[in-house]
Amino acid sequence: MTDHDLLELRRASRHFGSFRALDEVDLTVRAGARHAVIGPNGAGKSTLFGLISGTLPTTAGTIHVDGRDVTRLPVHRRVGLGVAATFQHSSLFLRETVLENVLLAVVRRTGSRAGSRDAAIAKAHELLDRVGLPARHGLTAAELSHGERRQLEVAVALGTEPRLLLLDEPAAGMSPAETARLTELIAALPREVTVLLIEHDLDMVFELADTVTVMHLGRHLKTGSPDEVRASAEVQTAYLGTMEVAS
Ligand SMILES: Nc1ncnc2c1ncn2[C@@H]1O[C@H](COP(=O)(O)OP(=O)(O)OP(=O)(O)O)[C@@H](O)[C@H]1O
Repeated sequence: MTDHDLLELRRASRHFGSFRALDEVDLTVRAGARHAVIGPNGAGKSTLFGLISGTLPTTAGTIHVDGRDVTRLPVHRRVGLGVAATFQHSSLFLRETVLENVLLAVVRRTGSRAGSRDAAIAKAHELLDRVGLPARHGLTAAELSHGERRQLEVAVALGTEPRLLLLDEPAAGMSPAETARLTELIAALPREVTVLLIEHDLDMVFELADTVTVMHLGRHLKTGSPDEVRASAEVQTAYLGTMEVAS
C-alpha cells in the first residue's frame, strides 16, 4: 500500500500569459506519505494544487495518479480516482446542515442506490466523529466557527474516500487550539489516505510531515526530510525576508 508513488508531476507548468506561475515542476509523492509543500507567498503552491486537483489546466507537463495520466481529466473524474481537495476558499454549502454537507460527498461517491441512504448517513456520522464534530451535525454550516468549518471541509473531502487528500492551508485563520486539534486529526488519518498539505504554519508542517517540498518563484527548490529542509542553506535564503524556517 505504501511502497509506490501515488502522485507524479513531470515538468508541470502553468503560465498566465507570459508569467510562469509554475515552471517545469517535478514532484513525486509516495503512497501513505504526509508530504508538505511550503514556500514564500506567490511561490506557486496553490497553482500546483489547482493542477493536481484539476481546477486549473496545465500549460505543459504531465500529472499521473497511481500510474494513470490525469493531466487532461476534469475534476470529477479525478475525484473518482481518489483525489480530494480542500481549498483556501471554502466550498461548503452554508445553508445546509453539517450532516448534509458530508452526506452529499458520501452519496456522490457511493451513488444513491435504494437502501444505501442509511449506510450513507451512518458513514457521514462516522466522519463527523473522526473530525471532532459529532455534536454539530444538526447545525447549518453557516453556524459553525471558522475552525469547525475547516474540520467539516476535511470530513467532506474524506466523504469521497480519497486516496490522495490535498489540504490547502487548512490552519489558515485558526486559533492555536483549533490548529492543534486539526493537526491531531490529520495525524490520525489512516495511511491509506496520502496527504499533500500546503501550510504556512511551519510548526504544523514540521510536526506532521515526513517529506517537505519547498517551492520558490514557481519552481521546485528542494524536497527532503524535515531535517534536511530545515538545514538547507538555499531554503534559508529563499525564506530570508519573508519568514523563518522553524528550528
Ligand atoms: N489567475 C491568475 N492570473 C495571473 N497570475 C496568477 C493567477 N493565479 C496566480 N497567479 C500568480 O501566480 C503566482 C503564484 O500564485 P500562487 O497562488 O500559486 O502562490 P502561493 O505559493 O499559493 O502563494 P500564497 O502562499 O500567497 O497563497 C503569484 O505570483 C500569483 O500572483
